[in-house]
Amino acid sequence: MTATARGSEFAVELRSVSKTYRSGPEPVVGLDEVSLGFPRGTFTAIMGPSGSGKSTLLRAAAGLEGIDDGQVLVDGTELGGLKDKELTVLRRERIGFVFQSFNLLPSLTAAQNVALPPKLAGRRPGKAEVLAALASVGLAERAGHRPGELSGGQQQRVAIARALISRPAVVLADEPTGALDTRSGREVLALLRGLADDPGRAVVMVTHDPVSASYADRVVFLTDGHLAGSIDDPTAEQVAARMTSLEALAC
Ligand SMILES: Nc1ncnc2c1ncn2[C@@H]1O[C@H](COP(=O)(O)OP(=O)(O)OP(=O)(O)O)[C@@H](O)[C@H]1O
Repeated sequence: MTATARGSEFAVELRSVSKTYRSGPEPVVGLDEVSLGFPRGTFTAIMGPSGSGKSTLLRAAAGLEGIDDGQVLVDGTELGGLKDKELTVLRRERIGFVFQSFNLLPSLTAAQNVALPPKLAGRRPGKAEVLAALASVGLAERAGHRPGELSGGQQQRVAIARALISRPAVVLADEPTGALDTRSGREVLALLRGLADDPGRAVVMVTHDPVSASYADRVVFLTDGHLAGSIDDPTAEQVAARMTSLEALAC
């Protein structure tokens, strides 16, 4: 990684990104010339009606979704210029992904789950490093517990620790509180909010919930694969009102 790459303003940037799904009888637009940067040290929420392209955007930002046109840059590196192996390494080292369903391995302890990404990369992390990652999500004392012995909120926090162990430039979260009760959800949101205090890192979250979105510095709205405006320092009420008008337009 060059100094220039590290120095880029955005942890992730989409430049005129388009993606059309062509697997069905009719082509379906996922993203249509979307240009959007996620500055370091910020927390952004992505919202929009169902089918507006939120998950496509997140997967494209993670290099998990091939795009038809445009460029995706992660930590200053353009994904389109990478070979498969290089993309895998960049994803492992620079991107942390948090899923709605946690995606922990049930037979492994919390510590073993957190240690998995570096192990897959051929590096055995030290015990102190794993415990520090778990401590950063408030779960150091649960290191030896398996996912089935943890609450949903605790499991999601383990998943966040697993995403953090490689010190990624960007954390991408797809409906991270969707499977949680309100209180656990709020804890996870506060945690994600705190991750964006790292000046080198951007946190990006897809959500349907205006209260969750209000934890972000900025909410970006999508409709039909297009950008449809944004709100800085949002309140839940502002976000809910904007969603209502976008959903009315989508009908
Ligand atoms: N693998 C796929 N094959 C075909 N069409 C797809 C595929 N994935 C997504 N789409 C379509 O692309 C559009 C955008 O989908 P996407 O999942 O990004 O929307 P979303 O805003 O995340 O929706 P939701 O809020 O319902 O999760 C939708 O019309 C969807 O049906």
